[in-house]
Order: sequence, then C-alpha cells, then structure tokens
Amino acid sequence: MSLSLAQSKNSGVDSALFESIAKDVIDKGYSIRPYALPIKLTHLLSQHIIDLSSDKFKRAGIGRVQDHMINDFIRTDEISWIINDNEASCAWINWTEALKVYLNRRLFLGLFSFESHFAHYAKGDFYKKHKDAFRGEGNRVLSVVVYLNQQWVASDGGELVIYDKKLVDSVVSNYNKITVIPNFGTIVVFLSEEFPHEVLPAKRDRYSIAGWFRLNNCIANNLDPPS
Ligand SMILES: O=C(O)CCC(=O)C(=O)O
Ligand SMILES: [Fe+2]
Repeated sequence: MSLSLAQSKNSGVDSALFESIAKDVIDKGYSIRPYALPIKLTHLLSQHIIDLSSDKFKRAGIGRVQDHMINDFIRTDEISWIINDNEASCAWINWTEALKVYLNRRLFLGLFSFESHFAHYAKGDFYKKHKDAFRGEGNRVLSVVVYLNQQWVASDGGELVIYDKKLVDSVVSNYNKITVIPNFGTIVVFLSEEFPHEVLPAKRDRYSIAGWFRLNNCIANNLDPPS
C-alpha cells in the first residue's frame, strides 16, 4: 500500500474516533472510549513506558510553579514529562496534534498547546479527588488520559472516578460517579474545569498518560509544571 493511501486510511479511522469524542464532549463534557487508541500506538507507548528507566520518573507534585510541592496525602504517583525524543513519544504527540486540530474545527475551543506526561502508579498509589484547572486561573481546557495496561480486571483497582455534576433541581446539585477501568488503549477526555476526579489505589503497577490542551503557553499559570 502506498504511504499516502496508508495515511488517508489512518486518518479516516482517527476521524471517526475524533468525531465520537467531539460529540461526547458537546453532549456531556466528557468522553470515555474503551480500547479506542490506535493499537499500534498503544503498543509503542506501553513498551516505551515499561522501558523508561526509573530515574526518568519523578514523584509528581501539586500546585503551581511558585508553590509546587509533593504531598503524599493528595497523590503518590511518579511522572515523566513527554518530549519528542523517541519514536513512541513522537507518535503520541502527532496523534494528539491531529486530535487538537479536529476538536478546534468542531468545538471552537481554541486549543493551542499540549503538554503530557507518562504516569506510573505503583501498588497502593492514588491521586485524591482534584480538578485539573480552576476557572479564571489556569489555562488547561481539556484533559486527556490514556491507559497502557494489558488485561486489567476490576479487582486490580486503580479506577478513575469522574464526578459529573448533575443538577437535581435549580438549587440542589449532586454528583454522579463515573468509573473507568484503566484498560489498554482506553481514552478519557474531559473539560478540565468541569469535572473533579480521582484515581483509586491500584493493586498492581498502573501505567497511563495524562495530558492537557491549553489555551496558550503562559508558564506562570502552569499546574504540575514540566520542569
Ligand atoms: O490516571 C488517571 O486516571 C487520571 C490522572 C489524573 O487525574 C491527573 O494526572 O491529573
Ligand atoms: Fe487529574
């Protein structure tokens, strides 16, 4: 098959996926797509994250640049920021760029830049309920998480729980809990300011990528800065 035909086939597959993500975000503010990341990309990334030496991973912090700190009560995972220095990361960055272009055309979110990190939750690690961005403060607009764990079963724990605020009536509001099993190639996308979420303790090593589309590159407002 010629390269251009292969490319158009690939982008055809991705457009169907991107369209379903866009529709979900319009309808609900979030999208959960089990096993949806292209399989070749998922394998590349999962091999890469396993091969990453442990000195590339650093304990994740919380807060902004000025008061970035490590807090064992909030999160205990390790992260490694993604840069385009290897085949797997480049393929990931290209895929997220294509998603960004699609969503900007479809949703007019004005997504500008993207940052992401590999994450490793060892047995027992967690990330307590939090939001990825706060209205008027950060400029993270859309969160993207993908999971790189083969054969994850419910008893392995480590679920992502998303709290979907449902208005019961005009004054009372309540949260619906949406639970996501971190299975190989599952994609989660949600509006960063709208959905508190948490990672429950895992009973085995849990590998993922978390990323954020931002409005612009303003480092001063950077949550979990890459440096
Ligand atoms: O790994 C997940 O399921 C979510 C991670 C997360 O919430 C974050 O890194 O901000
Ligand atoms: Fe988060």
